[in-house]
Amino acid sequence: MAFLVNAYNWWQGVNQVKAELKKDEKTFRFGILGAARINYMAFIDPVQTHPGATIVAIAAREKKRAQGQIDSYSLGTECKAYGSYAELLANPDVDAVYIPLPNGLHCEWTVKALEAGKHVLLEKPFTSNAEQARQVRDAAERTGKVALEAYHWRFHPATHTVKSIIESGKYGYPTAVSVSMILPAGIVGKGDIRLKYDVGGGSAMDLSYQFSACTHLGCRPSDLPKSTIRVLEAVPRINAQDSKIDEALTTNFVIEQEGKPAVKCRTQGSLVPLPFLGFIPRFWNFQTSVEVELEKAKVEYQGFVLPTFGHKIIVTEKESGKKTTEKVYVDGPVWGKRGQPWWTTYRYQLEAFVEAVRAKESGEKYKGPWVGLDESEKVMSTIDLVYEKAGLPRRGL
Ligand SMILES: NC(=O)C1=CN([C@@H]2O[C@H](COP(=O)(O)OP(=O)(O)OC[C@H]3O[C@@H](n4cnc5c(N)ncnc54)[C@H](OP(=O)(O)O)[C@@H]3O)[C@@H](O)[C@H]2O)C=CC1
Ligand SMILES: O=C1OC[C@@H](O)[C@H](O)[C@H]1O
Repeated sequence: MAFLVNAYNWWQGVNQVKAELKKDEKTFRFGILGAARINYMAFIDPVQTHPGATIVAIAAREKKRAQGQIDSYSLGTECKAYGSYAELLANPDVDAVYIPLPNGLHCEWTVKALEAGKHVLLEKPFTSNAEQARQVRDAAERTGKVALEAYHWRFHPATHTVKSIIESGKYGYPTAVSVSMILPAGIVGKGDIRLKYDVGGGSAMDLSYQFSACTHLGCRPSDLPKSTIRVLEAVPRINAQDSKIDEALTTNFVIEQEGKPAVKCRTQGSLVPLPFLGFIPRFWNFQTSVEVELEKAKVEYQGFVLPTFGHKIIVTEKESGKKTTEKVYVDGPVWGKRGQPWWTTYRYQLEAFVEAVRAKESGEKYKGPWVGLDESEKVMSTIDLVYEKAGLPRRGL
């Protein structure tokens, strides 16, 4: 029910703002590489309510697919369709690109885009493996352009609230993080990029939020690069069509940091649920939740991937048993005063990206929410270790 109310509010909010919005005189001009399914929700919709951003081009391997999205989403004649990603990158009127390509192509096209002088908002997971993540980080440093992994959950005020409860020190250090991300039946069908090794598929890859949640909530950003990840167990459920694909995976690993307790992490992810009673598809089964165990309290963050559509932050103090529940849709400890209750994680993410690019171009320091390149690299190296433990090949080989 909460989901339906929140979805209705989002739809209403977007349509009202779209009707009244006057774009800035000079906007950031974005191109999109790939006519991907996620484009509307993760990028086109947020741009429609952002005064400082416009979409000026979409490229697909076939021009008609790019034109199809331009028409379906009424992006207008000023938005150009291209039949190759390289042609779009050669357009000097494009300032930045959003890359929603299959994971196996993230590194190649991000490096090309950065070298063509574009800032990049890159879909998750960052790359196929940690070595590629380092290549992207080096390219961003070399070109002086912004590259950001689109971990949209990290830009929502509810996530900032959870992180600040953990980092307040009030409840001691985190000692364990347990994450669950289960997709319902019907989301990932046969032929989906998520079930193909050659383009960087797999449950650990697609549901990489799980590893992002463990590293982000279990470790301070300044401690993360020096921390050590030790994977104790990684148990895949192998896909029947591709023996290198984990269609579901559970892991058990430890984050070790100097001078702090080790953080025991458990993840449970599934792209394709097993049918109920062996034959009833589990259409109802959608779960994204994190539980952080601190020395003196337990913090649960239910609905952490898409908090706009319903979430709960529950803190239970261990000694007294006192329980508090909170929901945070706007503002929060990182943004200060910002947002609307219907802003999606993607809208908050775009807000941050445009602000960071503006700061970079004017030589100022950006102070808002961010996912650093070192962190993206750490998550990819965790995924590499998980695949090694599971007896599966690293992606991108
Ligand atoms: N942030 C979020 O909430 C979400 C993020 N994602 C991420 O976005 C990315 C895209 O996912 P999704 O939209 O579901 O994927 P789609 O399969 O819908 O889109 C992938 C795009 O890549 C292009 N492409 C280029 N080469 C290939 C190839 N060899 N095989 C298949 N496609 C190819 C496709 O063609 P063309 O150029 O012809 O258009 C297509 O537009 C992934 O990295 C995924 O992890 C996905 C869903 C949600
Ligand atoms: O948010 C998400 O949920 C479903 C996944 O398949 C998708 O890739 C992911 O980003």
